[in-house]
Amino acid sequence: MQAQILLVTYPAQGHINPSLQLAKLLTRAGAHVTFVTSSSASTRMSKPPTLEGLEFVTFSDGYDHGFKHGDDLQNFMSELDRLGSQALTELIVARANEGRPFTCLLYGIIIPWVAEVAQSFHLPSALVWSQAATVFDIYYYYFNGYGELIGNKGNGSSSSIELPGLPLLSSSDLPSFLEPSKAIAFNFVLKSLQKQLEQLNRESNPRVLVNSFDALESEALRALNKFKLMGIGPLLPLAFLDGKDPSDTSFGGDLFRDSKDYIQWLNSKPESSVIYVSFGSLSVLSKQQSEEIARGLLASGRPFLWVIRAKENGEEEKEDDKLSCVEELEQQGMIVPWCSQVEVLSHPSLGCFVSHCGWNSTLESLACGVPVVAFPQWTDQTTNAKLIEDVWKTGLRVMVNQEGIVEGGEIKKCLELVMGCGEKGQEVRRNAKKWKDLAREAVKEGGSSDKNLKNFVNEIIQGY
Ligand SMILES: O=c1ccn([C@@H]2O[C@H](COP(=O)(O)OP(=O)(O)O[C@H]3O[C@H](CO)[C@@H](O)[C@H](O)[C@H]3O)[C@@H](O)[C@H]2O)c(=O)[nH]1
Repeated sequence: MQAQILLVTYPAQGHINPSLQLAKLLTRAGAHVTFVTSSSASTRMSKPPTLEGLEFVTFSDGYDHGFKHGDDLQNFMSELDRLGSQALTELIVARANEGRPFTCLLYGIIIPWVAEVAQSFHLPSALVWSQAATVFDIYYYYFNGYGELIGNKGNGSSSSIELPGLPLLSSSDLPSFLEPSKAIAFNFVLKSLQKQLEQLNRESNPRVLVNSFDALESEALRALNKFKLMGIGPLLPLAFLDGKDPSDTSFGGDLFRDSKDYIQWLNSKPESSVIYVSFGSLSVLSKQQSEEIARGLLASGRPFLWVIRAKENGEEEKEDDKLSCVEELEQQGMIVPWCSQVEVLSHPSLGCFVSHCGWNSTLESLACGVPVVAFPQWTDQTTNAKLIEDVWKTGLRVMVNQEGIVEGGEIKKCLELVMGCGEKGQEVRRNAKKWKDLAREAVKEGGSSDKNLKNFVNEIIQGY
């Protein structure tokens, strides 16, 4: 019997990319996948993903022209909940009427309404956790007995916090939503995470598919007895992992178009010489911070490829937004509005990734063996930066000044340490190579992630 899987994803690139890759692997394992997300994501895609065995369905979330920086996130999420629940219910009923009922529902982070719909139809479901297992555990501990302890650290206490199965954490390593000052503004996000954990708690056999792999987070994946966390990652196009399928070169649903001039530019640079700078698909840096990055890059004297996303959804580009030293920057490096990041990270000219440490970027840097200058902004990125610097030792984290800005001199210093010939540079390059090999091991036939995913599909087919 063919498994009919319904996969529902929050409409942001950091969630859509790994979910599309998961959908691809599930179809390869013989399942049929209906991939559902909302219009605010699909309107920004250059084209909807096409793949045999995959059906791509969207519903209107009320933001059909796209969600833009500055829109009310809380209102967006409640509309997503209301309209999404309706659309999903109709889809499940329609499929049952057609004689092709869904056998399992997979859902991503911060969309707890999906599990509610699944429960109302008694459909087996599993959570697809598209962040680190370590971050899952921290949230679990926060809502289950360690809230006060973690909350106090979030207040800036200097002592370390010890949580079972996790490395020692300081206040700046915790997901930023747990900082009391942010916990108020992002209370609705925390509430929705809490709801998802409670839903899982109520299930007799709660399953969580994690975009990570056993060797990378062995203790964090096993830290909680209550849940079965299965490492099934890194979820990256296969051409960049084991070369087994050279045709699988993109996630398939890129939200932005890009011209490929930068690949030609990278081709002209010496091996391991280029700095790649990107802050993912959501973060918007202040003008002051961007100027400091520009100063640091120029002072490094090295070539760089810097992604500065263009304004979206009709927002105007102001004269004030322009960097003061564009000409100098363009002589030394290249600025692009978007690129195929996995292609860039696997290019031999790459020497270092200045990254906001979104989980996908973190995994992509590990899988491509590229050392990192960790420049976290918010949410889970602070925890990912800690793992990069202290646990996997593949990079260095920048220090912010008292105004919360990372100065150009600090950026130059970190770049020198990571790319230079000193002990630190050698250490991070050695470790980057080690994790690249282990990531490939995990996804190859018979590797830990490959086995975990195949076992999961078999369980669905047998009806768990
Ligand atoms: O020019 C670019 C820049 C990014 N990407 C891709 O976009 C994705 C970005 O994902 P991620 O690095 O996780 O960053 P965000 O888009 O910021 O992701 C959000 O979602 C992630 C998963 O929940 C969280 O870990 C992050 O903190 C959160 O900001 C990655 O697959 C990149 O390869 C490109 O292809 N081209």
